[in-house]
Amino acid sequence: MRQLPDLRKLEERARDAQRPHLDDGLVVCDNLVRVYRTDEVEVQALQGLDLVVEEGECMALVGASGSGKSTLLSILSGLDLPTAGRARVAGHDLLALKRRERIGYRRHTVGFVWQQTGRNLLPYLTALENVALPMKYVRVPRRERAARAAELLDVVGVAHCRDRRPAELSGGEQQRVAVAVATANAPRVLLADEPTGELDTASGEEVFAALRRANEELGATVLVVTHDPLVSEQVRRTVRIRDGRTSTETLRGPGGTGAEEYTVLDRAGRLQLPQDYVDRYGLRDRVRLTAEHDHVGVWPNGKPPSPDSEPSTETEGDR
Ligand SMILES: Nc1ncnc2c1ncn2[C@@H]1O[C@H](COP(=O)(O)OP(=O)(O)OP(=O)(O)O)[C@@H](O)[C@H]1O
Repeated sequence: MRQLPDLRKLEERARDAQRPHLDDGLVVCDNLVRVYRTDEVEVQALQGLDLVVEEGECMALVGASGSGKSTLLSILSGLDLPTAGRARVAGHDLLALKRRERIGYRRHTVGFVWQQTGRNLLPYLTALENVALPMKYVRVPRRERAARAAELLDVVGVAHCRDRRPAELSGGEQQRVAVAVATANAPRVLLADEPTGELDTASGEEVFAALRRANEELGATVLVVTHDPLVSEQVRRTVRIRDGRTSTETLRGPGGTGAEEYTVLDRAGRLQLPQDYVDRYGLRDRVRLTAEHDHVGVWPNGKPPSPDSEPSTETEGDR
């Protein structure tokens, strides 16, 4: 006899069908929420974050300390689970992965580079052995492993380091080896959390160049969390996270030219006004919106809109 889906499954299906389809991106975060609860406190690290990253992008995520960047990366890397919302990477629903699928996802689909050089490499293995190790987990034949590892070290510019252990490498060399390790199993997405954070400018540039090559030559879509302007000013798109949500996006032309800043508008019509506008115009609690013929005006509470603007509804601010 055919088994019918239970009511809960049907409800889920109905809810899914009502959502607009956002799955055009390789990485899609939709209203992502992550709440950390400890005995006394509750921290809302992500508060309804939306983000779409197209396949082939090399983009930066920036934001003040505590804004939620590492939380987002932990979720995308499959290490952590969101409290609510949706996160899809290369067709994998990160909220629905079973234990085995999660292991497979972490081995094949994503690669990561952490800020602390010591977290990326095993100290008792040479650079070549470190790069070959992830391939062993997915059963690539030994000879192929060594050949591919050597090739990857060459791509990231540290072929000369192949037989050295991490302690015999500079911080920048270690991070470039880490990029090779992260790309060993040809992941669709490469995540890097402050990869140049502990390096001087010249080494930082070399590590960023390695990430760029992973993007351009190995076809990985790259997301870098960074405080380093060297990185954020050279990628085409930089997304700023504020209070657990994407707030602004800066788009640049080739070689980092002609930066234009946009404010992110989510599907519900919410946006975060830049803090300096809020301060400069004394915007608090609620604002008045006016529909002009080609733009929307935002007025502080109590200030009369100009006579030629059409009045609009008063809106709750600070949502
Ligand atoms: N395991 C945890 N338990 C409780 N709170 C946490 C945990 N991890 C992060 N947080 C809190 O969540 C918020 C976001 O932290 P997150 O590390 O994602 O920020 P961030 O933008 O990466 O900061 P930074 O730039 O300093 O690394 C912070 O308030 C942080 O204290």
